[in-house]
Amino acid sequence: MTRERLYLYDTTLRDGQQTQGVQFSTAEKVQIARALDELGVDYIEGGWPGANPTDSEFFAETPSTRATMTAFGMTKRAGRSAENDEVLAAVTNAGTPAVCLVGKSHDFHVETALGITLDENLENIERSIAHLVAEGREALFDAEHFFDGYKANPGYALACARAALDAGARWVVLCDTNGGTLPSEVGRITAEVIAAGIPGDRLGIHTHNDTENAVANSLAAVEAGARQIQGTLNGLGERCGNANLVSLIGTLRLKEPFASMFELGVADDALPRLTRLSRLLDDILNRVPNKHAAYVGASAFAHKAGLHASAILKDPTTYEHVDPASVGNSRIVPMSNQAGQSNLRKRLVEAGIEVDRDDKRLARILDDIKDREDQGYSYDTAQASFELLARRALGLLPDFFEVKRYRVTVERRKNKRNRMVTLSEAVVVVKIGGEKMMSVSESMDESGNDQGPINALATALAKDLGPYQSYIDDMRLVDFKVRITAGGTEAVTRVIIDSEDSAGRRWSTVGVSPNIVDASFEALLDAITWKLVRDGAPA
Ligand SMILES: CC(=O)SCCNC(=O)CCNC(=O)[C@H](O)C(C)(C)COP(=O)(O)OP(=O)(O)OC[C@H]1O[C@@H](n2cnc3c(N)ncnc32)[C@H](O)[C@@H]1OP(=O)(O)O
Ligand SMILES: CC(=O)C(=O)O
Repeated sequence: MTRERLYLYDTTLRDGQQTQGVQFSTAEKVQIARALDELGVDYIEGGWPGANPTDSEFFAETPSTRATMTAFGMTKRAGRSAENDEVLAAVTNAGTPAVCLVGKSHDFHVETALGITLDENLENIERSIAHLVAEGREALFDAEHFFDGYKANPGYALACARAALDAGARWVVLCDTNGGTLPSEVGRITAEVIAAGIPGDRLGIHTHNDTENAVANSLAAVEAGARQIQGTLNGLGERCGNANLVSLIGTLRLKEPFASMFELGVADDALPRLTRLSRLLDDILNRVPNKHAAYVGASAFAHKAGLHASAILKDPTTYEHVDPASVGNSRIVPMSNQAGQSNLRKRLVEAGIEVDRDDKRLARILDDIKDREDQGYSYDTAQASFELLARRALGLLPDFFEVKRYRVTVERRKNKRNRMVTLSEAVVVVKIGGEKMMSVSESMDESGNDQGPINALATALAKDLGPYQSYIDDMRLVDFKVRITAGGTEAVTRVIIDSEDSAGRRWSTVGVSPNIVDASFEALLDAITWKLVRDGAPA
């Protein structure tokens, strides 16, 4: 069976930039465009030239891409020609091979938002698209509010789509601009548009996630016959976001009927880049990746429950809808109070520890984990602390050093310029091989600002560990999360610390105490100990 071509149109750099709190720099836009191009999307909408300096700068130095670089703008305004509309001119002057213009297709918006007649709007659409075609550009028309418009006045919404098509638009894109349309309606309306004479291979779909249905709506339109999907990486976009192209690509490549029906620009060997691409965007945005994101989240293939882990060990397809490696993700079998011995043995093997199936210590470790989780610990994220707990129980944890005492002080005082400042200071005393060593540290960044007591404690602990210092010099604390949680009957503080080293390893440790300093110290100590174990430091 020959597969039909389905086109992917990425609008991360335009609609994605309409996300509250997102503002890409030009360099970041270039980086994202290159990554999208490597993935194999067909169109990259780079932004709106002339709307802001970043977008104008991006189009002044557009990276050369295999994907069709597209500039976005709006149809000309009434009362002037397309040639004389300066907003449209700024868009066409970007010189991109394709241009996508948004225009109204809902009579209410024409009369209320634009304040012009329905005929004037049709003329604006027709003249603007004809102008692009005359300039030799591939023209796309984003029919704004199409679904709401179609429900209110189907004849007018269709007339707008036809005006664009007749003027030479390659694509008419049906937009669910307010994101309130449900999949059954999107499917029905798309089918009716096709039945009214607009061919499916000229129709695109652009959805928003206001009812958490943007991906489902895109798939419904494709099932009804549309052949272009617009979306963004990780579902960025105005308000609740756009259709998530990352999830859509996973589904279109791996799920039936889509996988057999359609050919995409995303090749087989590009699919495993999906997870990395999703994380790249989070890195650029300085966001913590969504662990629960479909296909690419760190928990997308995490098997926490004992029954699941037991079956996964026999055959991963028992609890996985696709192979995690197919999208560049990996399987995790976390330890927690939901775990059984199967999870435990799997985790131990991953840590390089072989234990017989009938080793009595396995049950003790499991009980210990369940007890400690009851006290407030959480081992499904803090895998490094879990490994240390297991090693201790199995007699596989060397005594590297002993902490004799530590102290943290926080002082608020006037500095030499008579300004009130805060100063955190920590003292840590450890005993290594019979020798006591004391480290003192203040917590200040390069500008002299206090970084807080936990930072002071971490710096003091890692300042002088004698023979172990060279093992921990490349360690960095990269994330610190504090949660008040229930420990037995009392509220306690749980601290989770993420650490990283120059080898690119990242590991999480946990500490629990009614006192945040003690909880933090416990997690810090585990972080250092895990590094010493993994790097084979001598006891
Ligand atoms: C559904 C979407 O997401 S479409 C994309 C929306 N994206 C953006 O708006 C981000 C970029 N936009 C901008 O930077 C600015 O809005 C600009 C530079 C484009 C225009 O700025 P301004 O000239 O100051 O206009 P402003 O933003 O206040 O209002 C938009 C104007 O365009 C008109 N307009 C809106 N849509 C259209 C359209 N499809 N065709 C023609 N005119 C339109 C409006 O009626 C309004 O004109 P008015 O002030 O005479 O009533
Ligand atoms: C064009 C667009 O972004 C919308 O209608 O949502």
